[in-house]
Amino acid sequence: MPLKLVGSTAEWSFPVVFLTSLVVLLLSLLFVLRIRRKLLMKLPPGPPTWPIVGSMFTIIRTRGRPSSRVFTTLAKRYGPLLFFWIGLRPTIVVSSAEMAMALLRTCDRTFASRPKFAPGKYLGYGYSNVVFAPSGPHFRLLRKLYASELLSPAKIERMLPLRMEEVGATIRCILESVASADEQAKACVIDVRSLMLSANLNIIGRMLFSKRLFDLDTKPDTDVHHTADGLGVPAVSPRRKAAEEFKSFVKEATKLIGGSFNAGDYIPALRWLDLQGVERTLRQFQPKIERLLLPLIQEHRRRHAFAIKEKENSDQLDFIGSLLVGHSELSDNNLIAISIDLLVGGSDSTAASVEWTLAELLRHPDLLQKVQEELDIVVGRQKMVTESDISKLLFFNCVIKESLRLHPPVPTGAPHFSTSACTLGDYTIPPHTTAYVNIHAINRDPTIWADPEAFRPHRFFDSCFNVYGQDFGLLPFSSGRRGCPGVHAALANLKLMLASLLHSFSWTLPPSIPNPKDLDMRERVGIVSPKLTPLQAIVRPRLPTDLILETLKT
Ligand code: HEM
Repeated sequence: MPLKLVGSTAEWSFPVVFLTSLVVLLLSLLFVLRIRRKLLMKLPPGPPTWPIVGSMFTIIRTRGRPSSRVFTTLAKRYGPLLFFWIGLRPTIVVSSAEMAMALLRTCDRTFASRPKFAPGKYLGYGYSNVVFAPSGPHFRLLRKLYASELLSPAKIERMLPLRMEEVGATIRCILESVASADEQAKACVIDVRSLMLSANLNIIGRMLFSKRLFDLDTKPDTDVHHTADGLGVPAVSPRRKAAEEFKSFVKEATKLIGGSFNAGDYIPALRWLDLQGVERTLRQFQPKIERLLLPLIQEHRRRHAFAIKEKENSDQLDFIGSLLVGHSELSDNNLIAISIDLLVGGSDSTAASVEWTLAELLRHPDLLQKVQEELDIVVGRQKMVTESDISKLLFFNCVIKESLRLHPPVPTGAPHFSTSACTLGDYTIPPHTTAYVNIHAINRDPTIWADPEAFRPHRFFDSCFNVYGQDFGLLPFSSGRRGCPGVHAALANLKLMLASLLHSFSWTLPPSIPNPKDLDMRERVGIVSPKLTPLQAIVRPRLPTDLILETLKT
């Protein structure tokens, strides 16, 4: 029998009224339960929360702003340990060295897992690479492999010839661009981000598969975009289609991992609706990955069939080779997932760091001059930088630390996930909580760093802070069980590349930016944060070209 609502023109059937009341009742119950839990558990403070959606709207309203900046604003209001719900996921953000230490040292084991977000299902091939893997035996096996074999300091040291060759290829690429540019200018404009991404992908490609992924073709492309530099010289741009595919793969993957909001990750009941189309994009992305990586892996399987039998010395092998020899149980999908870990985790972040450091030096010509003077004293102008020079470059090393402090390329780290309840400070954190470390805020904490927003490398002259995760006031690579396993590779690649570029070339900003202080220093939204506007710079050879070319030959 239809039910007529008083004062309403609509006719509501009994089942609709019943179901609506049931949903309202359930939502209210859930809300009451949350409040009860809050009262019982003494949760940390945070923004207002609503049934079902939690604080999702507070976060969504700030889309377009980097999450590290949003979290910093919230931390100023609620304190260094922030608690809120995103949908049905309890979430915390730590924004002080003390809280980061509590999370990454005291509660390290509890928070050593990762939440199961959609990117891990597709890009991690069922959460099977390190970056997405939940804690457990598979994760521990892979981390052990990274720490003791693939990314150990000794292995990275043995890869010096590879680094030298790739730095040499980058320098040659710039020189060729200069040579093919305007005869009078003796300079060319380079798109620093694009070139560094190619160079780092080549380094990681060689570490993984002994294969350069890019041909750094320096001849001017017809499709090269001319910049507002006034010199009319082309930007350096690799041309090959395969290379471009790899680059867009890394960019897309980075965007999918950290830049796309997916409601289904926070309210599982909505997952099937795929409201933002994230799952669909991820699903479409998988064949692209396989087209790029599977042939490389299968070629390795064929090549190493003999080595597997003979247990070839893994020191001589690239990463995929050593995995095939030592761990033949790993499937093609496992190997694709590991390749993604390194290609995506290691290339964009290191490229972003080179870009930020050069941008800061271009904004501070006095500091740029000081770095180059130091290079001239320590290395001289008769030879090129070698890795043994790096530890003697005291000011240069301060510049690197200051750049990683002020512009951490992964500003909120990757999300951690707790497997049980734990205590942080005076508060109880429920199990299955997602946690972010606001590295950006910690590295700029005014109680630790004087004049924290300024780029002042000198502060590290008399400071014992290092970037390896022992000092919780400086965490560019995070710390603990989930701390970046690529820290040694990253620093080795970053330092040799930057020192060589600064030694070999003079650097200036394009005439379109007459005042260096006007250089746009905003960061891009995403898990990796390079400059919002890619850095373009004019380079001129600083060392005699003959000397560089002669050295690169040997
Ligand atoms: C300047 C360059 C780099 C920076 C600033 C950086 C920073 C980070 C940070 C902050 C994390 C998250 C740690 C956490 O969740 O607590 C991370 C994770 C990771 N990084 Fe790096 N990274 C860099 C380069 C590299 C390189 C070169 C590689 C590999 C060749 C690499 C591989 C990884 C992997 C596999 C993870 C996931 C670790 C896990 O989940 O256990 N990174 N990195």
